[in-house]
Amino acid sequence: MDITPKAPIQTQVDTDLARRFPPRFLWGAATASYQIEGAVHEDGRGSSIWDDFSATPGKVFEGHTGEVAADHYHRVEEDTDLMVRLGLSAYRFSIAWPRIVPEGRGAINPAGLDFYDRLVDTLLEKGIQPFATLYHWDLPSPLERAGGWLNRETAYAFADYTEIVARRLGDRVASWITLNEPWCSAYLGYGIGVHAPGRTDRQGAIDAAHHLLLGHGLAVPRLRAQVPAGTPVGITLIVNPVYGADERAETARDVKLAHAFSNAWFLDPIYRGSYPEGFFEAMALNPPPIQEGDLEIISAPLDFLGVNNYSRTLIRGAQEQPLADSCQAVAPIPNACYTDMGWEIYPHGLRDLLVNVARDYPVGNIYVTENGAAFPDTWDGGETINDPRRVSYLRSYLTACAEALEQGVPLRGYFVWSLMDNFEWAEGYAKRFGIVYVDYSTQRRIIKESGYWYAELLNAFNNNN
Ligand SMILES: N#[N+]C[C@@H]1[C@@H](O)[C@H](O)[C@@H](O)[C@@H]2O[C@H]12
Repeated sequence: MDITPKAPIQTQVDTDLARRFPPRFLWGAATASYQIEGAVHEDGRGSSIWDDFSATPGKVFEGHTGEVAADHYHRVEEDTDLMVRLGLSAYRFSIAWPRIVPEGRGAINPAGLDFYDRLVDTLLEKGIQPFATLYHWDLPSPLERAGGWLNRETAYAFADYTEIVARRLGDRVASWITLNEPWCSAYLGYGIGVHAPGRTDRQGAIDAAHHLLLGHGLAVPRLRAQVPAGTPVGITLIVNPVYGADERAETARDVKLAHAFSNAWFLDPIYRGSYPEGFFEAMALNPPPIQEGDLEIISAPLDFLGVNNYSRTLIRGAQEQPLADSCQAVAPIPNACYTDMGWEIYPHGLRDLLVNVARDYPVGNIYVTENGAAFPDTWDGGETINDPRRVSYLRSYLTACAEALEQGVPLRGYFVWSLMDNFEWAEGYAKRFGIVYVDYSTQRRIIKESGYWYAELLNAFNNNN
């Protein structure tokens, strides 16, 4: 496929932007197993909570499921060729636990390991560093039937699964991420039920979060025991910078609480070995069932923090509802721009959060492991899809990354979300985040203008280094 763009996309601003990133900065794209693979009944894969959730009427937009998704399971060669054409130096993917241990515990499925073996080898053959996420929300269904992340035992099952994967792939995976956005797994999945497994118990979210964190902490040493010394191990958190909309005292109070709810709830136990002071009381909930030694396990030293960021939270004081519900509900902001997800485009938020997290927590290195935007892309059968708003979004957020670097943030890489359009959880296929368009009726991939733009930026970066 000819990658040459049909019209000049880059500007001098972009050439200058590329120069602001240091040598050896990693440029990638990210995906997740349930969102792109499909083949949910093939080669011994077991069921996951997202198979169950998407099969439940009313849970996912128009009943969409990940049954086929972007059919990546059958298109590794084609999709890794696409990554080469885009000039990626790294690719972040997730491993489907139900492919590896279909029951969640016990018998291993060799065909599942074989698939990721082939994927990792293909990436390496094509000069792309594999970044593997061990858990991106597709919990094996049998574990959920036993309580899922409400059950402490699931944390131990996750550590066992981690060892199985690391033993097979550990010699070739460049970096490991234990969990993706445990905040979403806990709060969206167990607290308000808009994600799998669809439970609606805010105390359950607190308890599930603790067991997710425990699973992370138990997995770290199991991983390190199976991989070459020095292989970076980290976790990916959604980090949402919180701002006050006015100077009122109640606004300042709620900004603090919203930061605890959105960010410190996970950052503090991982990097400080304790939950934020007063957090559970502010949520009008009980602490989780913490056992002796848990927080030492959870705060196992890491080599990097993966930051996912898309927008910000703006707090207007005196939240009437319990904190957790109102933090997401902020009135529209005059003159703001929004993505198709209804999220405000606020690139300064990424700069600010990178500076603040690097200042406030001993994170070592940082990667932006997800950043991107959904827009209502349409394809007219032509050679590309014009998505100038996504180009503008990426340019502005990458400028924010450059500003953070210039303030000394140890940012080592950036992964655009996403490589290709995919199953956007409860929104199904209605939301397109890819820099590559997927025509789901044919599974044809069409590079969008933003894909060409990203490729040219990476090319300019490579020409400078
Ligand atoms: N929504 N949205 C887009 C994106 C989602 O598709 C990813 O799976 C998550 O890690 C994170 O929420 C961000």
